Amino acid sequence: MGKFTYPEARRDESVVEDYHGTKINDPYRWLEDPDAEETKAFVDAQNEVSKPFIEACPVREKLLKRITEVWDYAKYGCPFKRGDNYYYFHNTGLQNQSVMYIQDSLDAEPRVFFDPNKLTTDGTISLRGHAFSENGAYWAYGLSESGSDWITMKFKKAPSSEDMPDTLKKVKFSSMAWTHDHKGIFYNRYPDQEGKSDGTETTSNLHQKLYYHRLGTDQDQDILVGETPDHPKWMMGAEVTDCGRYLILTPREGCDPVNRLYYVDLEGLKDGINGILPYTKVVDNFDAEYEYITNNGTVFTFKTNKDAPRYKVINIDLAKPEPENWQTLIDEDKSAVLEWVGCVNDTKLVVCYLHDVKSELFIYDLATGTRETQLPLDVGSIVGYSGRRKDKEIFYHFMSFLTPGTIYHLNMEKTPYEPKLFREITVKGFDASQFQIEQQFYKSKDGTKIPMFIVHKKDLKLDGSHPVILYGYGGFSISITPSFSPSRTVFLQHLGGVYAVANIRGGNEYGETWHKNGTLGNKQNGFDDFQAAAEHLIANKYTSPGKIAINGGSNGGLLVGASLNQRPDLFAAGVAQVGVLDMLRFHKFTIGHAWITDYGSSDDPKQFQWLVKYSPLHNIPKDPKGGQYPAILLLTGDHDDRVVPLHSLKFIAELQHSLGKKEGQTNPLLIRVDTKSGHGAGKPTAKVIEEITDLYSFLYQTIGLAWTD
Ligand SMILES: O=C([C@@H]1CCCN1C(=O)CCn1c(=O)c(-c2ccccc2)nc2ccccc21)N1CCCC1
Repeated sequence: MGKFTYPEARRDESVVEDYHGTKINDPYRWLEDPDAEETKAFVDAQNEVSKPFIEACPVREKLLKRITEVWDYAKYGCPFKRGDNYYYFHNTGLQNQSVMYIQDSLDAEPRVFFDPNKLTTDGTISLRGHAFSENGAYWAYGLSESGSDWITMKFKKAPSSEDMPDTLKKVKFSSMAWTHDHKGIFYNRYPDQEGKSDGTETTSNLHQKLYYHRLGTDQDQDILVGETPDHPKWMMGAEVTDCGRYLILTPREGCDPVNRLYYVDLEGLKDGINGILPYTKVVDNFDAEYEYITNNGTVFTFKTNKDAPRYKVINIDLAKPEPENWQTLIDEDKSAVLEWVGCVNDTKLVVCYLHDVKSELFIYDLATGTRETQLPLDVGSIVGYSGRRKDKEIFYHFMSFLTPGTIYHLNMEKTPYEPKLFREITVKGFDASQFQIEQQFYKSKDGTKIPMFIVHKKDLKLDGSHPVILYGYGGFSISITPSFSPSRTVFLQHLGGVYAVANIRGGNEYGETWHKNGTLGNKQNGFDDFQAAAEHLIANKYTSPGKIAINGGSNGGLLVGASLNQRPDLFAAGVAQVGVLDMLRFHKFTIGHAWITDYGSSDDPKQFQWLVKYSPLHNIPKDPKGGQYPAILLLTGDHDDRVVPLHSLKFIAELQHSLGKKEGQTNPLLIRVDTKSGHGAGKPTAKVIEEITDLYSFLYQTIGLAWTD
């Protein structure tokens, strides 16, 4: 393919940062100002190079049509009971946002309760967080614009769905916890800051506070009930217990699975909620995580990783809260990770484990902690659940690479437990029997056994000829479990592709040890795992170096950037979506400071040494092994205030400067910056389909894909 003429971007060689004695140039520092005319011009110029290349794909229209077709299937979420009604989310297929329905009973005629599609013509306002009051009479909900993390909280009456005037602004990363008198709600808010708060700003999010909003009042009358002025990074989760008596407070200072544990006896407040709450500290350190499940009086049940990296369930009696009195209810299982627990029907626990990256579902007895039943499940993931302590039934949503979705209904009153098939989600024209899933284990550089899922058409000839998309994440205790993607079926069916997911270290696949072994000074382990996955696929003749593309988003975008830098000989192409790419400065913007728990910070001399060694922006190979740098496409959005676009802008500028003019660099080095688009949550279907079409169009031209009908 022809060489590319990339936009000239000013290099300001005067910007030099001294990190503990090491001087690091930052010539594109000016790209950190999203409002500068120069930055806007840079973005436009970059889109003018990437858009024509992507649109030059000879089958782009075919891809768009086929991806739209396979996407167009009815999607449902688990029903959930609130008050006397059932609610569920549904998308007919191509609606930009799912619609919330209400039913008087499971087989009654559904009615629309809330349709976010009515709020815009382009679907860029999405629902982000919601909570019914205990009696189901009020509904609090968050609206996000253009994919920003900022939400506006609004209220409706239920079941009428009549709007209420209450409006809460400057809300972000917020709990929504109603008091059981239905009179108000605890939520989190940031102080007013100078400048914008619309998701295009990069201002650091600090000093989050906890407020109580009384229905029918203005936000400026809200009661400040919790703040941590001495700890600007702390964020205070709030939850009202099943019984309504206690408020559980869980301060966090980053993304690690650790929190402090405070509580307030709301019935002990002689003057009600009228100021900073008098909370009692049960755990006042960040040694472990404590997630509230339920309580009987002062005996509280928590999911925790305290002395249990694969998690366990404990009871803490607030009447004697010292650790020596804590009781283990469900001990750590050495062969599986305890992922979540729900109390249902007053006396039972629904417990979900992850066993070799596959979900397993059990019913336990709350009083004794004994396992009663395992619910039958295929190989795959539980992606949805509903059922509260006061419910007598549960719903759970199963999905796998080849199962678009199956929702089960279980009546907890009837034993032996018999889950009923409630809803089978189908994709017309998709025949799962044409494909096969394998889970393989391969050794990483240090000998660690790493799981990988490989999905492809049946009877694939292992002759090294197949294009591969290798996907990974590897951080923040996030496990990448089997899920159904309609667009992936297009890659498998029409582009003869093999899709692989490597469960690299940094996730939660094998608990907190697995997470820790992919973070901080061990972050390179995850990159090694990912590169070893590619080598495994080549050694086993699925593919060859010229046909492997890697893909990841967010922390997975870092994985792609670092892997292309480290092994340009191994990969033909990479697509990094909303990636963290400037590891020396990530903590300065929006919520980036919360990621120091996984990455460390360049403000610390030891941690700087870790970061400077793999930071994508700072490790672009001068003379890439294999002759040239792989084809790379960076994707980001102008309202991404989770991972601000400056990461991608600086990285592409440096790549084009360092390699773009070299004779042998014929692979494209591109970025596509979308508008009214954020980190990903709530992205309208139309934008999702466009983005995936562009991704495949890019790969079609860079790893030599061929279309077969
Ligand atoms: O986005 C991320 C990392 C990993 C996943 C979560 N994450 C975050 O940054 C999550 C941000 N975040 C939240 O979103 C919420 C929250 C609370 C209530 C309701 C909704 C949200 N609470 C938080 C509490 C402490 C720290 C971060 C928090 N990254 C982007 C790139 C690197 C890491």
